[in-house]
Amino acid sequence: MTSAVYPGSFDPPTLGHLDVLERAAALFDQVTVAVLVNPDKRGLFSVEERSDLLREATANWPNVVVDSFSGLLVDYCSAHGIRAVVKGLRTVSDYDYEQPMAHMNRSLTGVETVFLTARPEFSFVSSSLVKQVAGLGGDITAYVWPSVAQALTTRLRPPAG
Ligand SMILES: Cc1cn(CCC(=O)O)c2ccccc12
Repeated sequence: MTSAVYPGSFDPPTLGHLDVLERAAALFDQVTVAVLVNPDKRGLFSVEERSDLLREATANWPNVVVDSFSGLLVDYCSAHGIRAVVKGLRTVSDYDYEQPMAHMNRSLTGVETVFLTARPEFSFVSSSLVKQVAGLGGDITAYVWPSVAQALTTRLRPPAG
């Protein structure tokens, strides 16, 4: 069985992430979406909230599991028998950021990184931009699924009073 891990902050997850995940799930026997636990960076949503949002969106994909991890990604891979990391690429700058980590991971334990290019319609979508637009009342329903949009509205624009 060939397993892969799709790691990220997913704060929040977007339709761009989901597109990469769906395509990865068609390539591997199992894909684990691994939400990064970063104690140094408090996100808008907790790791549990991000994980729940991802679980809801992937409930009907039998070979996708959601987990969280902290520390070295290659250690998570070794502990779970995973030999491939999946990363989505939107732009050249994504590649510039991901390339050194891909080389380091292969150098450390032989884990390979598989890059999937984002669909053009998501090439400009980032979690931070989605949060920024949502916080200013913009319509982000083209970039996230409904429960993420609802969570953003509730968290960023609570009803007055
Ligand atoms: C939202 C988003 C972020 N990135 C970069 C890194 C990450 O996956 O968080 C993407 C790559 C492909 C498709 C969408 C995305």
